[in-house]
Amino acid sequence: MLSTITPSSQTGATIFGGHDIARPQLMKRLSDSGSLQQYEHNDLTPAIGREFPTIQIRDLLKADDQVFRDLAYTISSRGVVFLRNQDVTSNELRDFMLCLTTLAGCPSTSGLHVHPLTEEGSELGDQISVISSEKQKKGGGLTHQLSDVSRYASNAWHSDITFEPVPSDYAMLKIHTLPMTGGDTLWASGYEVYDRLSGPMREMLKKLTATHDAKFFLDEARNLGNPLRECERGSPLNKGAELAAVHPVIRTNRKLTFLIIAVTGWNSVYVNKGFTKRINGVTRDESDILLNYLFNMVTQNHDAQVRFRWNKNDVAIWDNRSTWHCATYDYNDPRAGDRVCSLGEAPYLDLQGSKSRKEELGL
Ligand SMILES: O=C(O)CCC(=O)C(=O)O
Ligand SMILES: [Fe+2]
Repeated sequence: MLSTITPSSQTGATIFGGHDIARPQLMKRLSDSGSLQQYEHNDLTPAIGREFPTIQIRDLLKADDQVFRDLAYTISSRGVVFLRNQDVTSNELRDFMLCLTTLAGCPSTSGLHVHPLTEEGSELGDQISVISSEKQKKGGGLTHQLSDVSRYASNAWHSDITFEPVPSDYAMLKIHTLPMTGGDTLWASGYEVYDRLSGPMREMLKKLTATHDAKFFLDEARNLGNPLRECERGSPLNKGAELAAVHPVIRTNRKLTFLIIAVTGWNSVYVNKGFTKRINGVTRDESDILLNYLFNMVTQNHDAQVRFRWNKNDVAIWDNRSTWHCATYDYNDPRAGDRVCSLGEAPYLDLQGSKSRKEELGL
């Protein structure tokens, strides 16, 4: 199993003309061979989410490459999958994530992300982000920024690390410490939001890019007393203190290049409330109107969302290219978990080869 993959694949990357970063390695379309059908599973809503109540990550780690590819396809097509009550260490989470992204065809230069706020020499290693209510209270986060007075819980909707030039393909969160009630997480489908746009609106948005920015992490690093991680954060393109990137407003899941075909090949809206500050090439007012409209499409369409109630040691794995998620800060007791985020390709819109999810599935 996974004989071709070792952690050194993160650092031993070859760069062709400096542009391998955006080139996935899979030479054919990922599709589902059906190897996961043997496991109990159920779709949580028509638009998004599948739960596998009995699968253990530790067993999957021994599975062959096709099982990982089927899982990658399932996550990318269903947006998010939930695995219950996992007996798995943080090292196993890391290994699992690396296998998943590599077998799903990520560029050879993409590894696991190092969050700019992760403390150097932290106990669990650079590639695990500790999600913790205690840290949230101290540091800020998307709804706790000191200068932010809005009380909308929906301010926390985001896709992970879109301020990086090479953002995340997949992410995985295990929650091990839970309040008695509360702390649910919501996900929403970017495919579904794209499907709800009119033809003329899609055509306009396809011509636009947006600037994503996480400068607020500079303040947060100061508040936490940790220096910002300016090193390579999992890709040669993700480094320094700029914490800003420009991406297309409509993104195809998995870049198409010479000989390469997509994971799903479906388009998604790729702006998020957490990090997207400006649609480029239009006036400030136009940008505000468009961004507010697109953010409202996420927050006001509860039939494009799934809300997950965690039990201890449950794991969620999602595709950050085509979903948003939102934590719920409605509890006082401690809540904590470990998150691993893998890096995919530089975001790309495939004008010729892409489809909408509903077009492809005939829905
Ligand atoms: O705490 C949560 O429920 C979600 C945190 C989050 O945004 C993440 O793990 O990427
Ligand atoms: Fe997140």
